[in-house]
Parts: sequence; structure tokens; C-alpha cells
Amino acid sequence: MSINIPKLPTIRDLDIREKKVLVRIDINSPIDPETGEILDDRRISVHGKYIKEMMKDYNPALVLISHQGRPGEGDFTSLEKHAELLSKYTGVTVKFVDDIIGPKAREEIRNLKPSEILLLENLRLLSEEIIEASPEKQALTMLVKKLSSNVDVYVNDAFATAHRSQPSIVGFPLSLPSCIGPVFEKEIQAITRILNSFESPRIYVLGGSKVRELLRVIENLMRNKLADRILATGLLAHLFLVAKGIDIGVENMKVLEEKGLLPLIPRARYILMRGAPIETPIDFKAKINGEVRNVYVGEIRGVIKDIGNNTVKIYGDLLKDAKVIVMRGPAGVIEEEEFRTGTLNLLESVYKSNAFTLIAGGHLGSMVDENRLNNRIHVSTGGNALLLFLSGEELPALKAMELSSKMFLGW
Ligand SMILES: Nc1ncnc2c1ncn2[C@@H]1O[C@H](COP(=O)(O)OP(=O)(O)O)[C@@H](O)[C@H]1O
Ligand SMILES: O=C(OP(=O)(O)O)[C@H](O)COP(=O)(O)O
Repeated sequence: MSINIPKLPTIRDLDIREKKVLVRIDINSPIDPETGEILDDRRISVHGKYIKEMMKDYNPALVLISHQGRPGEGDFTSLEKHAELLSKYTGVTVKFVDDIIGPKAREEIRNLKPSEILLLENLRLLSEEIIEASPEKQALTMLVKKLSSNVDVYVNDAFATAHRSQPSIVGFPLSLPSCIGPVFEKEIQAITRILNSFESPRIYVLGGSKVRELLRVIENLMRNKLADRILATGLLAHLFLVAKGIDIGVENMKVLEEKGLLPLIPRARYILMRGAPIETPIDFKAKINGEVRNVYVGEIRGVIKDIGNNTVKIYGDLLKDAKVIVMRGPAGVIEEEEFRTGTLNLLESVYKSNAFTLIAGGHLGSMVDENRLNNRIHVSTGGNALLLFLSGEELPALKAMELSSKMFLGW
């Protein structure tokens, strides 16, 4: 199976010096739903580092756009606090405006000078931004029309949103000379390294809560024969246990129901029947009568919040032999300290392994110990974007960028 990585324009191919540059970043971060505090700012710090370099090398006037959360969910918040953190990491005061396409935002953009940075409000306040459509349609949205006429070029540095065919990702490339940004470029380099390695076993450790997207990834991995083993954790493990006919208890079925995951059971069964190499945990951590207990499959009690001690050991042993590891999503509810052990122990196996490893996803990335990293481990800013690409899907952001380079750069 060969995955085609198109040649993409970078900021070295576009003249951005002293220009007004619209940069789509992804600073979507875990948020405490109670306090609205940003729980982990890794994506912000990574973008901050590269924006700082961009300012030093090209002195542009930067207009930053991003989303945060999804409407209706606890992490759907303003980007005001993100601007403060971006200021900290770039060393430049990042001005925030609580508007996106209205007169206030456009006035700020018009007045922006080289060496200044402006962050607009959460893009998903615009209903247009939630709708997925073709680049041609998205180029006609109000967002794209109103902002394009106020900037010179568009840079897509939101690798983590590259799998969404939303206007801020695929609309601007058809409207402005465009390129990918430095964060995006680094991700493509890491992916190329994985795709060029034909060593096995290739082990995927998949967890977290975005189960629907993970099933799509697993289907692609199987179709393209890219995974030797898939170790399920997080809510994905709940789903596959149920699909195997295992009783996970009423409380855990309720968790699946509340997350809208019950309709995915037949699809998970079909995946298993087709022989997907999916391993499920043999034990879990749950809180019973206020105490954290290790419970075994077959006698599950309480709400499962992490993988158990024996699963950690078995998964850890399997990872010892891996040549390539892709890890996505935490193994448990890492927001609660007592349920971080599974995730931290799996990461420990990664630090000790000799495999080339990709670590994907905001929550998992926040658990990584930066001091234990080496050049075999790439901590991606992307989650599902990375996995979908690695499993052979065409990313809308890349397709739009290819169209753009034909239109504006004559490539
Ligand atoms: N057993 C579990 N039960 C409920 N939620 C879980 C469980 N395991 C993990 N999660 C949740 O998954 C979420 C992170 O998933 P996801 O967004 O897919 O990961 P990432 O941000 O790394 O991409 C966390 O909020 C965590 O609480
Ligand atoms: O966090 C993100 O994706 P991820 O959870 O796959 O890493 C991106 O910001 C995309 O967010 P979305 O999945 O709400 O479109």
C-alpha cells in the first residue's frame, strides 16, 4: 500500500515578508468545563514557537484564526485566554478581538501592521464553520469572502483539523495564494518517515473518546493492511467488549448511551468478524464505594475509568516487540489523577521501546513527559487527522492546497 503525499507549497514558496497573512492554526485545547480554564496548552506552545520564528524571519502582520471545542460541548469557549498564552509563547502581544467577520474584526485587520499579531474569536461561533462541503462551496462562504478581501495570503498551519472540509480549512486556498505552515510541514515529515518504514510489528494503541472517528481509522487500517495489532483502550475498549458479547455492566452501557455510541455496536461487531487484530483489556480501574478498585472482565462493577494493572502489563509486553507504534487517545479519564496510571504506564513502554513512535491527540499529548522524548518519538499536534491520513484517507486540507497551488502558483 502506498500513500501519496502531494508536494505542498510552504512559506518558502510564497512571499510573506511584511505581508498581511491569515494563518489558520489549531489551538483547540482541553478545557475544564467547570472553570473554563485551559488544562493543557501544548498546541498553543507549539504554535507559539513557530509563530515566533515566522515573525523573526518574515516580519508579517499576522491574523490568526482557530476553533475551540464544538457548539453545545463543555469546551466550546472564547479564545481570549488563548491569546494571553500565545503572547507568552511568541514574546509578542497577541491582540484579541471578540469578532470574526464583523466590522470590528475587519477594522482591526485593516489597521494591523507588520510585526503585529491579531487573534480573532472562535471560528465555530459562525454556523458556516461547522458545515462540511467542497472547497468550491466553502470558497463562497461569508467567512472566506469577508476575510480574503482584507489579507494577502493564507497559511494553513492547522494540521489537527486537516480532516475537516470546513471553510477555514478548504475555502481560503481557493480564494488566496496559499501554503502550509511550519507545524503542518513538521507533521508531514513525521508521517513520511512512518510511511517509508516497512518494518513490523506495527502496533496501534487506540483510546480516548472520539470512537466514531476511530472506527473509520480501524476500517482504513484493515483495508490497507497497515496494522499488525490494535490495542483498544478508553471508550473504544468499552465498545469492542460489548461487540464481543461481554457484559460491561449497566453503568458502563449508560456511558456508551450518553455518548451516543450504542448505534456503533453492529459496526464494531462487523469489524471483529472481518478479523481485525483488536485486543481488548482484561481488567479495568473503577471507583466502587469511593475507592479505586481493579475489576476483571467477567465481573465488571462500577464505572470503568482506566485500564487495569494486568492489561497495562500485557499491552506493555506487546509494545516491547513493536517496530512502529502509533498511539492515539488516553487509556482512561486522565482529568482525574487516580485514573492516569494506565496512560502513563503505556507511555513509559513507549519511552523504553526502540520503535519509531507517533503520539497523537491533545489529551494524550498532555500526558507526555517532554524530558523523556527522543528523535524516535514524534508528538503530533494532530489526533484523528494524523490517523486518517496514516490509514490511507485523503485529507481535505491537502486536496484544497493542491488545487490552490495549481490556481495561484501554476504548479
Ligand atoms: N474509560 C473512559 N471513560 C470515559 N471517558 C474516557 C475514558 N477513557 C478516556 N476517556 C476520555 O477521553 C477523552 C479524550 O479523548 P480524545 O479527545 O479522543 O483524545 P485526544 O484529545 O488525545 O485526541 C478524555 O476527556 C477522557 O476523559
Ligand atoms: O482536536 C482536534 O481533533 P483531535 O481530537 O482528533 O486531535 C481538532 O481540533 C479537530 O477538532 P474537531 O474534532 O472538533 O473537528
